[in-house]
Amino acid sequence: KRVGVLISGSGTNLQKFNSADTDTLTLNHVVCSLQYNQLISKIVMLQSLIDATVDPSRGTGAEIVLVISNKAGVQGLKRAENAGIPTKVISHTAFKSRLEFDMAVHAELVAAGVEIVCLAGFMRVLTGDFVKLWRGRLINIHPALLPLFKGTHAHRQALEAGVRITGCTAHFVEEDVDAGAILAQESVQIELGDTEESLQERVKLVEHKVFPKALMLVATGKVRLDENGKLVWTE
Ligand SMILES: Nc1nc2ccc(CNc3ccc(C(=O)NCCCC(=O)O)cc3)cc2c(=O)[nH]1
Ligand SMILES: N[C@@H]1O[C@H](COP(=O)(O)O)[C@@H](O)[C@H]1O
Repeated sequence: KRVGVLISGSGTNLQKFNSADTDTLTLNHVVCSLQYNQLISKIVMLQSLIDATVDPSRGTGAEIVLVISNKAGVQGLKRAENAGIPTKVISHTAFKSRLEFDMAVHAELVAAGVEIVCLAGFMRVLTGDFVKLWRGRLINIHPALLPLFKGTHAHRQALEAGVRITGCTAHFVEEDVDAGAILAQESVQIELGDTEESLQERVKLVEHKVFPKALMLVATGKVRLDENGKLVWTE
């Protein structure tokens, strides 16, 4: 399946989808500084990502063919370029309405033959018209255990609520923000003294497992969305 990824920022989720060899290089570079057990877990995680997305024999067939950012000069665009993935910047400030911006994004996705759209740190709320065009083929990763802590600043909400466990959620995108059917979740322990930054870093490691897993479920047709917005498992 041809996949398009919408980003607004660093794009670590994008990176882990495609896990280009830059990751392997990073791993080699990092080897000298990591404790042995951390090294093993990094290799395991990296290996599972490479297997999940790059290895064609796994029949996953999800290939990222286009990355669109609504902001220029963000790290995510460099990651895509390093991985040889075509990129586009479509600035929302260049359009008179939210709908016109969304339709410009839609046109580029269609032109690239995209079949599944992933939101990876994309920070613009999409119109119902766009969602209608991509419903069932549009997924997002949220840095909390939905339905808890919807919207922006999920980590801040979790820390302020004093919960001891948080996590991340991959879900189908519906017009109602962060309310679509849940594809995959994984929990993350909140440690004493955690800040938004330390928590975000720990949750992102898990996002990089959960999002490729959710993408594979949709790309292989194991899961689909029914007309009532409910998940249907086809196995
Ligand atoms: N319709 C629909 N669209 C989305 C767009 C992005 C994300 C990613 N997570 C996001 C969740 C919330 C926001 C948000 O409230 N941002 C502040 C307003 C920014 C703006 O002016 O647009 C952005 C992204 C999820 C959704 C979704 O669940 N449904
Ligand atoms: N949607 C949320 O926005 C952040 C983007 O991170 P990155 O993928 O740009 O590094 C991630 O925490 C993701 O859950």
